[in-house]
Amino acid sequence: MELLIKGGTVVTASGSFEADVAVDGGKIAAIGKNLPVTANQVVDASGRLVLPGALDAHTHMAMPFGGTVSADSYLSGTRAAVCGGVTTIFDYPVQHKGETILGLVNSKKEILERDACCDYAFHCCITDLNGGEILDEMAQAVEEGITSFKCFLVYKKEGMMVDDGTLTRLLLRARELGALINVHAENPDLIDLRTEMYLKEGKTSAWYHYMSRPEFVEAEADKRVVHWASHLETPVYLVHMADKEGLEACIRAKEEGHTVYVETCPQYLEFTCDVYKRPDGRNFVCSPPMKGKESQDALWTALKSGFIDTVATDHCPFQSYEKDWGKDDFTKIPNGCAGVENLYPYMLDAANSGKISFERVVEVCATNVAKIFGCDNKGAIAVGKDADIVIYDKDKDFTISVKNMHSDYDHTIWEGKKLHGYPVQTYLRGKLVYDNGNFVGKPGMGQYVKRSHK
Ligand SMILES: NC(=O)NCCC(=O)O
Ligand SMILES: [Zn+2]
Ligand SMILES: [Zn+2]
Repeated sequence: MELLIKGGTVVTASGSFEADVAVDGGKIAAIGKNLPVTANQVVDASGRLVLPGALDAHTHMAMPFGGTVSADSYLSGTRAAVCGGVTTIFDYPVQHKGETILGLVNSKKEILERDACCDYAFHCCITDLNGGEILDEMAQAVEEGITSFKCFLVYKKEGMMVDDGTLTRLLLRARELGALINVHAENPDLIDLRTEMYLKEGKTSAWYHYMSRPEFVEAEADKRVVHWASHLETPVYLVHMADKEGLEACIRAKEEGHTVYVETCPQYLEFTCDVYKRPDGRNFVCSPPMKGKESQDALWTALKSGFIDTVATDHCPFQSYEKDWGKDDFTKIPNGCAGVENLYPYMLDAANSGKISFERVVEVCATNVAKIFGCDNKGAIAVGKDADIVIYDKDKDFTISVKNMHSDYDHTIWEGKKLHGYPVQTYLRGKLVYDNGNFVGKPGMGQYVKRSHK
């Protein structure tokens, strides 16, 4: 065996138990108490948790957006990922009008083959059907393991928005192909109307980013998406759910038997819209914005009771000088915040304090993501799966600061957040890539995850 992790507590989505984990050829080869094996490397995990690496289902690395490019490259973003226990990221390449999906994805693959420090998959963002050609090309993309696609119902002026007709066509095509459509749901016309109104009134601070797209603006679009998907009997995945009313519509649809997957993000679980009143409120500007306490409480309740399927980050950081473009005009603030290195530690801290169980954290950050998106070798500590493993010390205290992150951004909304418990090691297919504060992997170690479809 190449690696033996001895005496830890293995956490799966369905339970925890003391066991050794043996790894060979990058895969989990055996799990059991006092395994009678010899290994090249033996790691003592007694007193520690042994968790599957997380899969961050929602990241935007080096994304051209908001008049600039998001601050993490594929190298720095994936380096940060493994340092926070994420062993697979999903990136969202955005199609430019007229571009083919596979051309776009292949150009990203080239960069990632050289730079990736963790494994990677793609949800391709479709902005234009190219007269129907993209609907045909989707079949080939699915064969190549890109089994999910994304629609933005907003970002009209950025050229990324699709209308309801396009969404419907994509849902129908996904149903034929056994693929999944991910949707960013907010109402673009309401946002435009309200933005114009506030700008006219001279209301330009970050608070009006929230006021131009409050709860009902997201809820309207959430409900529209749930309505279309349910009506067409097509599964759908709502990204970055932040509002109570939309969440309730998803829960009702689930209870009626529809396949509506819900993702939320740590920032919505931690912060409320009050952050936009702070002098540095612009740093928290993302879309959808943080909402009120009622929505936040509803998210936690749904997370505990199983109605939220995944927690992912929407990692899309920008530098301070770029956020500063919107000091006097919230419409000029590039939308997005950092998170990929904080996802697992934040959720595990919530488990450590008893807010949620460790098993549930594993489920929403790893197992469900792998199942929903067809990463058949990922997402669990189980024989035959990739040995993507995180060793977690429940007693290690950690305070998040831009200084101890492994990204390229210069500030973080998580600055000063105290966590009780922290990952101490991350293994990517059996290879140590993070060790007690240090990245010890190599760019190019990450591999493309070819996904299966329904
Ligand atoms: N979320 C955000 O503010 N920026 C990234 C793009 C998106 O996911 O909407
Ligand atoms: Zn979005
Ligand atoms: Zn996003």
